Amino acid sequence: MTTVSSAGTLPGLVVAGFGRHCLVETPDGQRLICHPRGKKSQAVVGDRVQWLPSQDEGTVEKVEPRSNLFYRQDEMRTKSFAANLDQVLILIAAEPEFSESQLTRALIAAEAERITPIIALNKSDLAEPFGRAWAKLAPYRAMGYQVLPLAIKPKTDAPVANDTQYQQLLALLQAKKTLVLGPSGAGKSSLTNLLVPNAQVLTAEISQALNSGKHTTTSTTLYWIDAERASALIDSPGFQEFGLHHIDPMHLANYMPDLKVHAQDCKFYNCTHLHEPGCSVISQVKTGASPHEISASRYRLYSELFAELSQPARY
Ligand SMILES: Nc1nc2c(ncn2[C@@H]2O[C@H](COP(=O)(O)OP(=O)(O)OP(=O)(O)O)[C@@H](O)[C@H]2O)c(=O)[nH]1
Ligand SMILES: [Zn+2]
Repeated sequence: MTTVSSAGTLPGLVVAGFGRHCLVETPDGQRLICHPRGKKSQAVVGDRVQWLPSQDEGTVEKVEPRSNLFYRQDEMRTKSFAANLDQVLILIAAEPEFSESQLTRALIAAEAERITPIIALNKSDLAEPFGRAWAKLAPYRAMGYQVLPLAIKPKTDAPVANDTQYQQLLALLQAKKTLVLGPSGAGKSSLTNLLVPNAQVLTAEISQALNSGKHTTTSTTLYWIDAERASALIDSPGFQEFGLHHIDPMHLANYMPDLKVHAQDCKFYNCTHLHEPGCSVISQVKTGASPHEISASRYRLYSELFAELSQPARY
């Protein structure tokens, strides 16, 4: 039996994932379906891989080391969203009302992998609910997150101040790989269609290629938003039930910037910020005394998550 030398492999980028199989894009822009070689070479969207041609398809021989891997983990399984990301755009909207718990979970997952999160609040044309949602995000702006108002597909014909907002969004996405996450109805497909006019064609092409085989439907897709293939949008489902089981509860406060600034002043170095005397976090929960106070809802989310992550695994 001959051992295939790694010298014969070709470089590629994973641009779509479906089950254990993926779509690989070559440096000249060709796309082909690749299958994993054994269990070890499990590639996800954003991965740089080395592959070998086999008929009109390919085999992933090697996944290059990743700079990061954005994932969620619940009791049953781990689900990878994408690898080698520059940032995560969390798209929420004035309507339907967003869940602060989901938002916080996504932010913590990004912080844990050192990926910059950006929050975009869509539907700024809906003045009243937008005002409410914008106010609800005040603590997030105060803790340093960028919160971008957007009107991706405004209902009214009345002019909305979305032109500069849109330009701002484009500037943020420039030369970056951005994973877009958001609850259903926030405007994720509207955003993809706006930035990638041929997104539906691409999706149809992928489905067609898959239907000829016996693969499952695609879950995560990378779309280039510029001709140079430098800026990419990665669309992924799975914002609901954002499990954080991979995170040590003792590290949780580190991934919440509003708690983190105070955690270093606690009396005990291993303070859980739940009940200890001399806890700086507890003393800053909505005191009204400091611009850096911690909102009551954020602290509640912290204590709930701490309890959730402290539970022994049930298998
Ligand atoms: N008023 C208003 N409606 C918008 C805006 N952007 C998107 N919508 C509407 O919001 C609804 C949901 O938008 P989608 O793009 O389908 O949302 P999605 O996040 O992809 O939702 P799923 O397909 O359920 O995942 C649609 O009816 C859009 O027309 C906006 O800026 N303002
Ligand atoms: Zn403390």
